[in-house]
Amino acid sequence: MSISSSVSALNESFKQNLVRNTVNFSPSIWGDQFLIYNERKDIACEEQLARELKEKVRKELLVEGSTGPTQHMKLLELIDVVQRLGVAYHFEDEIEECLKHIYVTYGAIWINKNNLESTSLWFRLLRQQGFNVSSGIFYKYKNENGNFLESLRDDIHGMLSLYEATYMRVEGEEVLDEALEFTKYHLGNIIQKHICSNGAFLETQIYQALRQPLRKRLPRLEALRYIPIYQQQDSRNDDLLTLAKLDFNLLQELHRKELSQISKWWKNLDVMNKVPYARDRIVEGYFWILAVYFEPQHSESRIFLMKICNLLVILDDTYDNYGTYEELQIFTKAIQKWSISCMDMLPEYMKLIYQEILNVYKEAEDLLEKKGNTYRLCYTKEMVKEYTQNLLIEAKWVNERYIPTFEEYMSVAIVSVGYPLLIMLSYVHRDDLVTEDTFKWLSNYPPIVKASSLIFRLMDDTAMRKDERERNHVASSVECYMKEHEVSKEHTHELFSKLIEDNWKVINKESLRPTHIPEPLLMSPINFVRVCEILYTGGDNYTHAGKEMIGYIKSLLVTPITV
Ligand SMILES: CC(C)=CCC/C(C)=C/COP(=O)(O)OP(=O)(O)O
Repeated sequence: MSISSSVSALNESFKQNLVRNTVNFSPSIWGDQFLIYNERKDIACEEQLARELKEKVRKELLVEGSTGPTQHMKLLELIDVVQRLGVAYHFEDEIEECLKHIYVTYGAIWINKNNLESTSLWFRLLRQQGFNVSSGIFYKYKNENGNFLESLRDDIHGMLSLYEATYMRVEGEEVLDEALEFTKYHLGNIIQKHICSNGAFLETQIYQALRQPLRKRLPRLEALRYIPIYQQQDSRNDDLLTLAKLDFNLLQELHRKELSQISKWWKNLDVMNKVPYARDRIVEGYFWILAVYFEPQHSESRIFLMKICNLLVILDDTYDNYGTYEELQIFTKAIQKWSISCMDMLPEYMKLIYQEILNVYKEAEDLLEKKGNTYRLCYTKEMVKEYTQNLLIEAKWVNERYIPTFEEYMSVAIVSVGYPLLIMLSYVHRDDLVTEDTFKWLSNYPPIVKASSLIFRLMDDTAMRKDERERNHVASSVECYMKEHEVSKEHTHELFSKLIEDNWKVINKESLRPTHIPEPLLMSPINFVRVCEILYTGGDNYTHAGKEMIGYIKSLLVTPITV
């Protein structure tokens, strides 16, 4: 049958209301509250004060004049606080200078190695920055039998600092694997038995760290968590604290403005009337993108990414849910051709999606043309093509009721999960450090991209939604693994948790210098993984935001911090 005759047959069956695999997603819980943004009038004074405070803090982060281990230790502590308070992005050059200086001065061995807290902090901060300091230093804390010293149990701050440091480990660093087990066990004991001399305050810190280590936390949420903690510390730097609060509120204003812009675009598309089967999750989606980068200079990138990602969600719901296999074949073909002339091939309801993908790309092309960067769109178009081809393979499996092996499923599912594409899209409008090599590198699915995608896929599948279980959905990684190996769900979940940790080790290794692309660019895949911890722990918080997720969104986008 020719394409045009198959299309008219499809349109006919569409009119006759063909029986489809449809799920009615609940409407957005946010209504229209982010549609209108009213700019605050008093913002200029706050911006001015923030600028002044920034300069004061900058002076404290200068490495010149800071000689000797004591002062270097103070610098490390300050960097830690600046990062936790969410303002490190203002001082990237100073932080790089300080850490490079400390790395060069002490090489692989930290001078203050008798102090577990400071050694662990040194290790974590340098590794985070990509400096490959050796974990061998931690053998010092073991006895002749190879066990961690019992005396460490009394050093709660040291154990907490070591616990956080272990999450920077790479494959083969057994001393850190063991240190993680040791600290997890003893810190867990401390909160269970309430044996903490500093009482509830430190217990809360331990509890939060055990729930989620710093390496996996989102910088914005960490700032929210840490600002009130820092406020209670006698040794706090008030300039830094005020800067953190002002900066948080100023960013919140910018983010609200962007969300309003995006909400208007979404409303104008009239998606909910034209493709009512799709999820209306603009606010949750914006939270997702904000996790990738929140800084003001990435505003254009956020808007572009938001538009594309929401179209990808419609695609996901079309391939996973609403579209018939025949319609999906036609749509996939149209995407491979990437031309407005394909509109006639498509069933009516798919036209909006196709047209808007072309529109968003055209809009991006106009912006990139001025900078000579349109090559970036060629790479991402190829990725969109691969993405839809892989979605189609899954649709075929559903159609044929085929359950692949775990390996076969994963080879398709780490593409269909969308992260290789989303990660690449996150660089399209960046002006800093991105070159054509970045795109060439990304198009080969490098290990850090594969690891991020695999973690997302496993977490997403483990949190499989009720609607996905009930309808005819592609077998998930959990189901494929259970069937192939004849094992229980619990066993599979346990194995996946280990696989997720192993892939974090890959991410850590790929972040050590020398890196394939400039080190700061790697924050994009890292943050894409971090946000999965929020979105896919204890359910699918993107589709059905739970209480905690709603709280995060309100704190980031609705309620300012009291300065
Ligand atoms: C920033 C945004 C909005 C990204 C959206 C990414 C995406 C396509 C998610 C689909 O989730 P899913 O859990 O339905 O995926 P799948 O159907 O593959 O399991």
